[in-house]
Amino acid sequence: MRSPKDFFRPLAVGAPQPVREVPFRPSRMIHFFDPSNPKMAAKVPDIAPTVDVLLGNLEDAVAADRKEAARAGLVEIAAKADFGDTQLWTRINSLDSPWALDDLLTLVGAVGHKLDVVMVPKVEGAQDIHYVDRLLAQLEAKAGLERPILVHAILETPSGMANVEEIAGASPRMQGISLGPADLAASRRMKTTRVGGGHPGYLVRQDPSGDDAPRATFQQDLWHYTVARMVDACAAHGILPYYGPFGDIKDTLACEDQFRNAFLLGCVGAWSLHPVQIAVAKRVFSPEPGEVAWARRVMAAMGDGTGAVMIDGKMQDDATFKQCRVVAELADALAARDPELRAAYDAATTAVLDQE
Ligand SMILES: CC(=O)SCCNC(=O)CCNC(=O)[C@H](O)C(C)(C)COP(=O)(O)OP(=O)(O)OC[C@H]1O[C@@H](n2cnc3c(N)ncnc32)[C@H](O)[C@@H]1OP(=O)(O)O
Ligand SMILES: CC(=O)C(=O)O
Ligand SMILES: [Mg+2]
Repeated sequence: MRSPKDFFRPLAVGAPQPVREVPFRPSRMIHFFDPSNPKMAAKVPDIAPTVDVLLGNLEDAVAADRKEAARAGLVEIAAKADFGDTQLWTRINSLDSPWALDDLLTLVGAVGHKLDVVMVPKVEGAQDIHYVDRLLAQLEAKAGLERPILVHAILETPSGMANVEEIAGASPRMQGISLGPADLAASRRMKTTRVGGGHPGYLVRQDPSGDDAPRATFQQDLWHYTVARMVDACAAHGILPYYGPFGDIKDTLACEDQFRNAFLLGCVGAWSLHPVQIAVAKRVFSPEPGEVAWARRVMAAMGDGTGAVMIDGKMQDDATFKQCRVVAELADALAARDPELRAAYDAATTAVLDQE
């Protein structure tokens, strides 16, 4: 472990200064595409302005014989395009694969100045982040980059789960963590073949009432513990938690429910694997206008945020002021990027304040 005094020191001579705080940039949806797939690559210019993050995927879902084409495709796309406010991320291959080293060497050297975040799959512990951290510093120095590339870990191994806190705090580069429900299910030997989402067999049943009346069952959230633990680890280290993928592309309703559970628990975004999931993530991870108006109203009524007041029969105090600030600050950050959302938030706020 590095001494706290050295934590923010660059890990290579000439590498950029690490960030002191993870910049909060909207990342409601991390949109995955395979840069070796010509149809998907052709859609990138149209999709880019509609998403917060565009991610060129090099790992799973890219066939082994397309790995090099995907890497080269991403270099070409990143070099040509100007994505404006949309962030560009990549998911490299896992560190034990034959491709991960070349992924980093090629991408940072060729288009490191365009890359915001490198997503690292199958992270087992802080040692994986330390390895990527030092290598990135060397490559950034070599490429003359002026800002550091941040690192995002996927939580998809039992060791990763056991070490999630140390992973979250392993480097000032750590930007966030996503749940990887497919690999995590496989490596935990969970008996679900779904990519995220619930399962009808994971339920609780109503108590018997003494007669033969049917007993209602209630499906439970298979991912609750994992997501909650990930959120705590991220919040404790000032980095951002994300729900990962939802594989049932056609079931946008269940996708929305799963994303909303994650949003309510503290996640800031989720992955979109298909264009239909972009609007779902946008809707879920943008607070509702009524909620934003309420948060702003409470904050206005609370002044300096101390004391206790009653609003519409509900007690408000220092803690609820902070809850409202979370919602209001998120709304402001999203509104700065999204004029439609800004108009909806402002209209709802005006309507609420006019009623007073
Ligand atoms: C467990 C994990 O690791 S999850 C992360 C890894 N997985 C991924 O990244 C998967 C990414 N998504 C995909 O590969 C695809 O969306 C699939 C395989 C799920 C479905 O693909 P298709 O069967 O082609 O879906 P569909 O026919 O509905 O696609 C409609 C159009 O959208 C395009 N499209 C589909 N997904 C995407 C995408 N993610 N980005 C851009 N365009 C896309 C298709 O190429 C197709 O184009 P066309 O109209 O020119 O033919
Ligand atoms: C997200 C991912 O990689 C997984 O679920 O395995
Ligand atoms: Mg995976």
